[in-house]
Amino acid sequence: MFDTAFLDLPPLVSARGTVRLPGSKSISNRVLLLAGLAEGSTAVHDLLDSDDTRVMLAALEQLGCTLQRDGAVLHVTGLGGHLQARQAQLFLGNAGTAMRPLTAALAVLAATQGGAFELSGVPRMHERPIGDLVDALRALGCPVADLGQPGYPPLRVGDGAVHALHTARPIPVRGDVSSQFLTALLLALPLVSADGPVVIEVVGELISKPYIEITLNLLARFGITVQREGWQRFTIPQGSAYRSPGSIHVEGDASSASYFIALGAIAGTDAPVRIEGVGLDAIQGDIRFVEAAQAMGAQVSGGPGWLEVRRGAWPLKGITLDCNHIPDAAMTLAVMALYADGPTRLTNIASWRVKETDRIAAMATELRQLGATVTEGPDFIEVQPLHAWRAAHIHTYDDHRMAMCLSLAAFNPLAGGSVPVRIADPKCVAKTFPDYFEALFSLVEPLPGAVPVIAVDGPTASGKGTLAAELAERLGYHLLDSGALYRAAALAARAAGVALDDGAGVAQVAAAMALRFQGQQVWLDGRDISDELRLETTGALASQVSVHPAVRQALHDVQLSFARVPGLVADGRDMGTVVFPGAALKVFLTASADQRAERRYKQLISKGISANIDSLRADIRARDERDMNRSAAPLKPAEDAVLLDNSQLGIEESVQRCLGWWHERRPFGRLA
Ligand SMILES: Nc1ncnc2c1ncn2[C@@H]1O[C@H](COP(=O)(O)OP(=O)(O)OP(=O)(O)O)[C@@H](O)[C@H]1O
Ligand SMILES: Nc1ccn([C@H]2C[C@H](O)[C@@H](COP(=O)(O)O)O2)c(=O)n1
Repeated sequence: MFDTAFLDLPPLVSARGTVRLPGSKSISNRVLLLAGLAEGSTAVHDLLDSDDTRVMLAALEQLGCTLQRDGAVLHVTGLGGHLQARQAQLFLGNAGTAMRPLTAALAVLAATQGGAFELSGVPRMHERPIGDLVDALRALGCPVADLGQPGYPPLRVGDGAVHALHTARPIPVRGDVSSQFLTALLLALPLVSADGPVVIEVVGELISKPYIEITLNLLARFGITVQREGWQRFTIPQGSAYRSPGSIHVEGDASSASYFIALGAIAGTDAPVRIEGVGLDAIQGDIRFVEAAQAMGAQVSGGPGWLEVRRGAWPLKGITLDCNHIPDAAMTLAVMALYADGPTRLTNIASWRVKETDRIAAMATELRQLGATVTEGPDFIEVQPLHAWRAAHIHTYDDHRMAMCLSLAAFNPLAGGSVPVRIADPKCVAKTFPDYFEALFSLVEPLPGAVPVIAVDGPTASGKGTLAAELAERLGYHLLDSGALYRAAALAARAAGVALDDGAGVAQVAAAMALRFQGQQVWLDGRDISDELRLETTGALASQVSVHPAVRQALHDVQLSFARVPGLVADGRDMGTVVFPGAALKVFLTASADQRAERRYKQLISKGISANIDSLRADIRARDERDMNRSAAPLKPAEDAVLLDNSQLGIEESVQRCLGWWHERRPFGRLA
């Protein structure tokens, strides 16, 4: 997951390959609650690991369910309908799929068995309506207290006493704000069906019906067959009881599939994008996004558990679509609309306004940032195709779908643009798809030359490695420690018995090295050389082999291969002058030889390695001398490098200076 303040996507031009989707959020949290209420143990396979499922799991544990992990399988031992904890304070983040069903289930359990539970979330959760569900629970006879603004979480359900519930008469619930209220009642009311059938009557037009289909489907898997009369009346048979199916598999997330279906439709030009984990047999309503994408021109094939998508019509075709049946996935259509031949109008999407954010307003605002013309109304959005793209800093409103949808704007070179896209707070995708950006990057190709590179060059012990690693961390970029390649080449040559002054021999060894990097660890031909690599003596050997043009040539392409989406920070001696002459920012980092010797001394001592400051100073001077005066790619600032003498600067100050220069060079305008 990219835990950075923002993530810059370079302009992208094509996509191909396979993505395996994480489990569906809707299914995961329903399955968890059902398994938590059922008697016995349920083995849950392919459960989504995300913010929303984590809050549900934490709540189940607080309520007394036993959770045991066995590799990718989670075993949930349920309550069998009997409260173990009589009181708890449950924090449910921004997970509507946890807040609504747990409110209903705990309200009926607390009322019938005696208990009191408080349910709260993040501030946005406290702005998301739950009043219609609360009204239905109160009509049933459950005590529910507003702990904040009436009609919104936080809530307290139950008052510790036992209450008789009015299950003999139909329980009304509104269906036109969120289908989760009906889902919540359907999941909870089997708990109170012992004395007779329980009837739920939907008031108003039910929205998002496919989500109710998922609920009914999963209830059936847990032994409860709800009788349905149209979409207005649902009857839970008398004596319904949750029976664990023993084992259950969570389908891949069909809403998450929408980003990769769109990816194939936009950028799957010479090969398809293959999606695994969800297929045409999916029980999730958002699988019908496939039809919408086809209407816009996508070529889709599929089977059980898989889809393949490639570009069909181009530009895409503008459409007008009632999106009530695919409320979440429909957001993706709004970004596909930028690549269409005419306007796209998405209607019947009023529910967008009460999701993680007001998604109609947020989508309109951010598409306009890109330069698009957008019209919005209470329950629709209309987007015009975009030709004059602007580099935009996309705000994501703590809404995972905003981040994932808007990432598709990075394909603007396919529609006349060539601008990067900045996604603010990329970690918001953790709600449903923590590795979304990693998955996206594994499939895409950038516009040639568009991967941004920051080059950090300078003499030994100036702090290049420290600075480069910090910059890479904060920008979410890859990191190239080019010195490590020269160090490894020197070690490989020595191990092979090749003299360090034999340029051709060392080059041959360097070209054949099998190097593997993982965090701080480095393996050379299967041998862990991490510690040996960092020795001062190894640095001196590296300095010797690096004078040979043939060695530098042998390592050239390896270094270039580090420049991958989303970007690279490279440190060394010739990053800005030779390897990445087109780097967007070149920093030449220096500090006085005395300072550097002192830093190196402290560095070695802190690692428990004995050192002598005078000999370190002499070594540093010798290394500077050799690195600066060799004929091949000598150490010197590139003409367009920014000089940074950090003799009197701390690490953070150096990082901030470089980030400041970086922001000046990026086309996004303001910093926040
Ligand atoms: N601005 C700074 N102020 C104080 N100490 C620093 C600063 N920058 C780096 N250091 C410290 O100096 C030491 C050397 O830094 P680092 O290893 O990053 O240098 P380097 O230039 O990459 O060296 P080499 O080229 O030998 O790999 C580290 O212990 C690091 O924490
Ligand atoms: N781009 C580079 C990187 C390193 N070298 C040589 C010269 C250095 O003295 C030696 C070790 O580098 P370090 O790990 O200390 O950064 O490798 C080079 O010539 N070009």
